[in-house]
Amino acid sequence: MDLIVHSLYSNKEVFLRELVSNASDALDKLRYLSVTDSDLLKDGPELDIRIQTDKDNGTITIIDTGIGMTRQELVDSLGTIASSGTAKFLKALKESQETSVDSNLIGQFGVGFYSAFLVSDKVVVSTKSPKSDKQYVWESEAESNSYTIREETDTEKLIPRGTRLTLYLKRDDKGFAHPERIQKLVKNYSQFVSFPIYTWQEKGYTKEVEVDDPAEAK
Ligand SMILES: CCNC(=O)[C@H]1O[C@@H](n2cnc3c(N)nc(I)nc32)[C@H](O)[C@@H]1O
Repeated sequence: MDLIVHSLYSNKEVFLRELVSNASDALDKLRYLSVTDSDLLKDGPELDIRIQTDKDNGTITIIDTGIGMTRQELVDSLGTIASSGTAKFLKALKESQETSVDSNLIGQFGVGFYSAFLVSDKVVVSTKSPKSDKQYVWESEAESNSYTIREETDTEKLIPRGTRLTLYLKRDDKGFAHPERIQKLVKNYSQFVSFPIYTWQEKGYTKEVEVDDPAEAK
């Protein structure tokens, strides 16, 4: 994975394009399957991608209302780093005889997910498939080559269907947690995605109304 991640080091900002592309694929899958099984849309008809930035916590969250993954699919798709796409990508990397490859290459092998680790110390994927009644959380830290999977128990994080991916940005990449930066990246790289993409900045609570000491309110 390090080889993959560092081969893209030159153009870190591609991470957003890759993650939005995965979200778009998940929405495509749902849209296609729902043609013959409209039940798949029962938990929510909207097919969209939402990107939330939180500059206070240095995180970016990408939420899609796509098909989502069951626990097994989570293990198969994210758990097995040595996926076939990875092997093919590494082979192409070696054949390219260059240290940094054209950043479009990674997307062709379905390993764009790893580009999240270009800018993140930790990646958390919380996902709910219509095929399972539970939501599962896959979590991995950049330094460790391991991951954990558990049930989502935080009720605030429950989604009706799809995948919620949270990037805990590296110290030097906190700049990506600014909405204007994300909006520019979406315009540059993801303008042809066939689903609506919404961005919003997680607001800390701002005190809109200053209330004097309630005792005085009488
Ligand atoms: C090599 C890393 N594996 C992946 O990126 C796979 O994980 C799965 N994946 C990644 N982001 C996803 C996403 N947002 N929704 C769904 I459904 N599956 C996703 C897809 O099967 C990808 O091929």
